[in-house]
Amino acid sequence: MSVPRVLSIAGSDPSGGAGIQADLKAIAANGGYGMAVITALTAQNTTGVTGVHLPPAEFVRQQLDVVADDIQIDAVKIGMLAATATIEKVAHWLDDRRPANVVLDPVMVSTTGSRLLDAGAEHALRDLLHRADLITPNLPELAVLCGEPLATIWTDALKQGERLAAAHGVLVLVKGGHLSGDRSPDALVAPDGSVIEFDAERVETTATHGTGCSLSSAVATRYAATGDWATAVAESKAWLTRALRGGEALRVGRGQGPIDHFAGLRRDIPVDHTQAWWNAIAPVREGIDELPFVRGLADGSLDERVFRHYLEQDALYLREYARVLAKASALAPTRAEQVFWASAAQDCITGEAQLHDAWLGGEPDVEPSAVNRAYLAHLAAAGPDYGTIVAAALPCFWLYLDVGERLAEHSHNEHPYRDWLATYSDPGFAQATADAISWARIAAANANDEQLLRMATAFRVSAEHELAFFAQTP
Ligand SMILES: Nc1ncnc2c1ncn2[C@@H]1O[C@H](COP(=O)(O)OP(=O)(O)OP(=O)(O)O)[C@@H](O)[C@H]1O
Ligand SMILES: Cc1ncc(COP(=O)(O)O)c(N)n1
Repeated sequence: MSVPRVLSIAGSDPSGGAGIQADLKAIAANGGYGMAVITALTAQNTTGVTGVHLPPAEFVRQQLDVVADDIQIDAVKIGMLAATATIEKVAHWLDDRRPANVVLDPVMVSTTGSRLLDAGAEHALRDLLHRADLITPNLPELAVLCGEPLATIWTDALKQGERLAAAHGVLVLVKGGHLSGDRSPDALVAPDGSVIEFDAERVETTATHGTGCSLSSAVATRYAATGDWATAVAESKAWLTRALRGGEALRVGRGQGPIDHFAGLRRDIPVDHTQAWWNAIAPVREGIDELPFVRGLADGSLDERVFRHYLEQDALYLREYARVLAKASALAPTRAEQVFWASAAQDCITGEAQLHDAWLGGEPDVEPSAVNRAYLAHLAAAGPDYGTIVAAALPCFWLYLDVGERLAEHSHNEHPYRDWLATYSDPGFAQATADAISWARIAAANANDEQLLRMATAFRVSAEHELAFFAQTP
């Protein structure tokens, strides 16, 4: 069989961590096609459940039938059933349709302590157990189903599992998530008393919301694919441990967050490295905003001599910066990039000429400052690959536009530097900056770890040189 078609019969968790939402993610993450019949709507988030709303039990049956009439079901996972009437409808449906590979997670109470099963419905749930192939109670649920006190050590939990398996003629997955210690073992216990244990490290995390829902869905999916319970549990547990490790990084909610069902896929999903580089230079950006030069340019109080010095150095800089852009063009992997960087290089040379003609009154007779030389040396040394040159060149676009857009807001008819401020907010330059960022983003997405590190460093160091450049005085 290629893709197992797995039906989850469970409640909805709008925060996406448990219930139907977790089931569909777990089924997909484990290679299945997920379907969902909703038994209950909960109003919940990572901190708790504030309400439960049940559709009529007859409507649950209607959903079950309409799916089964049309689609081959390769496995069923049953979660929150909430009330006796719903449990009975599901029991009748199982008897009528006899779907294969039924995994029942006897959900009673949420991690956050809210009841997800009516107090009077435990008897009906017990009556459902023998209709499943595998049941997956956590330790409190195991104790309730056995009518015994909560097991606090693993050997007691296994004994309860044996009694429950024998009493109902069903395979039981005893789960150690609620124990303490540095391991989180699970065990498959059969009605004949045989036990297969699965050891796993306990992940130190607050993100455990929905682990039971997700595990039972994963096991149903992997069992449909492999036909072997031990393999299905071993594979699902390995997947779950990875998902637990990735949970906190999702930063979902203020309470017990969800696991990351797709933690294993994240590497294959393109990440915007340029945004991470930009975020990392926040202190540089704040530093630029606070410079007397930038403040003086904003309110018009800047000494003309300082402004002239900046323009002279900028002209010298642009001349050399154009060569760096030309180098990016020479190494560009696509024609579009080759054209983009060549055209940007040309714009720099034109820009330099304009500085002379319009602002400086001819060729200035000045030497590049030490700050200028240091920045240009960094740019000239960037490489050897295209991506690193692009990353080094990027802050000049991005920071200039960023500062410029804020400076332009200060402009007014009487502002002594208004013509200069207008150049900052030129739409053509904004477009060129957006293009440069997106080429850098693509280069980063194609880079290996070593190149990525070089790119990030080249970007950061250029940004620091930009700060020093704005900070120089005559
Ligand atoms: N911190 C953890 N580290 C590793 N595995 C864990 C951890 N917590 C739970 N597990 C595993 O998660 C699965 C679910 O176990 P648990 O006993 O927590 O069930 P549950 O209470 O039904 O889950 P939940 O109520 O959180 O949805 C088991 O395989 C268990 O071993
Ligand atoms: C709809 C629904 N189903 C099941 C659970 C149990 O999951 P957990 O024990 O992780 O809260 C839940 N919270 N919500």
